[in-house]
Amino acid sequence: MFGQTMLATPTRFVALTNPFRSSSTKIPISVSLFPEAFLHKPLTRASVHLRFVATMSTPAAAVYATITHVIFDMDGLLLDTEKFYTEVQEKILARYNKTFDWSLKAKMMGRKAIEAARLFVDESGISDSLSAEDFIVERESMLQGLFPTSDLMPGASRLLRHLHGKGIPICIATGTHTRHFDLKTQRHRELFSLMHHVVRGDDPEVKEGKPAPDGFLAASRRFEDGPVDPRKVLVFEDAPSGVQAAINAGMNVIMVPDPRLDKSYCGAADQVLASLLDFKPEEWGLPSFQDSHN
Ligand SMILES: O=P(O)(O)OC[C@@H](O)CO
Ligand SMILES: [Mg+2]
Repeated sequence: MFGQTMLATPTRFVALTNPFRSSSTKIPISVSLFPEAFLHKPLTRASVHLRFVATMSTPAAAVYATITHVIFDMDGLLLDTEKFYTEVQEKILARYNKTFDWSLKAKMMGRKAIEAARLFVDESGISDSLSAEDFIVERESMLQGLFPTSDLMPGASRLLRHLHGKGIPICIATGTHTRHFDLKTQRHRELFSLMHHVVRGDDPEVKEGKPAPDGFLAASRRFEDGPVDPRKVLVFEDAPSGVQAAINAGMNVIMVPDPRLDKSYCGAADQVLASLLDFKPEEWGLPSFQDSHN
């Protein structure tokens, strides 16, 4: 989604319409060419990718979309908690001499507990021995001791503090139930207090869990100036179901997947990052970091 890119020159403005604009492909274009060189050259794909320094301090144009609000997923994205689910599910399946693999994990991630549980017992072929409800009870008892030890994912604190410090409204939309949310975040209360609001999996407005858009739409409505135009919202997610939920909500979405997740699950997102540390806010029209993390 590209708009007009205005290039300021000492004498006049050059209005540059992105000639490659098309609804089907999003080509990251950061155009900053010397006005003189630019004005005497036909605009080709190669010239558009040439870098030049504008003679005035023109801020780098957003190359994806211009974002005003950010919604964060939590498990696996802000908190390193997906490993707890994996550890516990592997232990339960081992009792049935079965192994827990990433193709099943990819389907379960991000979903409401009961929906993930049904997938787990059905696809593992143990539903005759263990009901989805009993699996949840057993899993929860094993997770109780792990959740309070949850660590932040790399770059989570830096990004949240940066956006909050720049006055960008941020919130969370998670599939996690309230009772688990409190356990998982108990070591990070101050950081999570920067959120304008939190939508949890047991929220009354969340009729269906991810990949349904309910959580992200509810989150968008609760901002001061909500509901926010979904085209101006950026979602950060780690799970295929969460990415699809953001797309279903009409929002922009960056995926930060576990490296063990097969790449075939990562094609739907607008951008895929290895870590939040690799996020460049200016590519989304947001204030850039002052620190040079890299
Ligand atoms: O929506 P998130 O925060 O990833 O929570 C999902 C969690 O319920 C387990 O996958
Ligand atoms: Mg997640």
